[in-house]
Amino acid sequence: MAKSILAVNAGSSSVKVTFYTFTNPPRAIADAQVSGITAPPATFKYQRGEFKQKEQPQENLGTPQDAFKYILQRCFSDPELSEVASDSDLAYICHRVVHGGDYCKEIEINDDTLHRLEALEDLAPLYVEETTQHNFEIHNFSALEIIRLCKKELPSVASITFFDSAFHQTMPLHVKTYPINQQIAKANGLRKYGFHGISYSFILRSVAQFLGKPAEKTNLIVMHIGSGASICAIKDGKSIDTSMGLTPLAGLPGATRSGDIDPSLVFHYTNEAGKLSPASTKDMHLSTAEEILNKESGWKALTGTTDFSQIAVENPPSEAHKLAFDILVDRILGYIGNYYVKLGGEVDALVFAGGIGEKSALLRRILAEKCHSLGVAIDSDANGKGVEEDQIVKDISKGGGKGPRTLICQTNEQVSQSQDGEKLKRLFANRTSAVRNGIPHRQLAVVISG
Ligand SMILES: Nc1ncnc2c1ncn2[C@@H]1O[C@H](COP(=O)(O)OP(=O)(O)O)[C@@H](O)[C@H]1O
Ligand SMILES: CC(=O)OP(=O)(O)O
Ligand SMILES: [Mg+2]
Repeated sequence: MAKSILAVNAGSSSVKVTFYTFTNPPRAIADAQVSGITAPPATFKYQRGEFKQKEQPQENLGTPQDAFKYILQRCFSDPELSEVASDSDLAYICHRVVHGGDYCKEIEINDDTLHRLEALEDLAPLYVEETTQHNFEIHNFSALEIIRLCKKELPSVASITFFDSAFHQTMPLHVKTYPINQQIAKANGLRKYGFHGISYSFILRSVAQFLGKPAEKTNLIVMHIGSGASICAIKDGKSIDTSMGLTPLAGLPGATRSGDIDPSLVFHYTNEAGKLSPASTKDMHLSTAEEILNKESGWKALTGTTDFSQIAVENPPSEAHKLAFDILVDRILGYIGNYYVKLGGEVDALVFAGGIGEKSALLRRILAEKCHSLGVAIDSDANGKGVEEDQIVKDISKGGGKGPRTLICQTNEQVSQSQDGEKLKRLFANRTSAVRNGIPHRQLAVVISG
């Protein structure tokens, strides 16, 4: 019987995977990631128990599929990772998919659901150049490419997709709704969806546990600041607002995304805005406007680098680097103020997460200083040291502060995927009875999907 579950998180600049035991609860056996895909050379990190490895692969890992293939090959060929030697050791693959449209929970991939995801049929397609069908595949592309690869290379292993947007279904109608013609909005699914929800649900659970409060009584302002960046207001354990919108382009700037701009800007930027971008492929149709605002903006446009560790430094190498840093601080502050007021000042903690939120002491310090009017104060030593490698939540607040506590949370989107979801709970329940009744795993997958 298969021994492991594989959870995959394809991000804007990285592919992160964790192998878990196929047990309830699952136990992590190995972690692997390729980061810096958009800022070569990429870095490969691997951890199995106490064994840790970090290297820069010779191979060109410029796409999420390259990175995923490389990771699988490295893990399958590790003789010490006996639980995962080939695909027959995998019970399920869990994939993080950014845009789930109106899907509220995870789904199992088959030809039909994959097609629905590819077209995201819940959201009526937009039209570019009259006839070209257009969809949200740009935001799901990395995950879908990996799902397609798994279907081809690991055909016997079932895939489940978890959606970033699902966590934000709780946002009130007046937050989700854009003030545009409502007939058109409804027909085309034009509303705020919000993303990074798999991360926010892990952070909520971890922080509530850390604070010793039930999640459903916890109020947080969480910043998930990575190559893609967003912020979320959580009231009584539910998302009440988040900075990303119809797509991840809205809200904060990111490595290559502009974040919020006046929507008419793009028509002054180029008169090709509505045309199909030359970067489009047979499988992915992208307008020039989307290409510019999603792929050619953000700190890459300002500084030439997508590596924020070169920007978040005490003495920036150029004025442009300083400007990129100041812009991010300014936009985050705007949301903190907004969400603090929406939460009626009842905020248990400000939480920093994501590659930048977890690693940049400078960003945390500057933001905390600028939030002093809210009673936020941090301990500079604790902030400077940051979160330990194996620590999930770290309190960096200064003792005796009047305002919300300030925490760092090392988010882990793979954990949420391995533990959440009705299908997996059923899977575990069925597995237990299947083991009792001697049903082999291949039949088990049929039982679950049927
Ligand atoms: N020490 C650091 N200081 C600031 N930023 C950092 C540091 N280390 C990594 N980063 C940034 O973290 C980002 C990656 O974050 P992550 O959340 O893993 O991204 P994604 O999931 O979007 O691929 C990159 O932009 C990288 O430059
Ligand atoms: C939605 C998004 O931008 O995801 P990530 O930050 O993982 O790239
Ligand atoms: Mg990410």
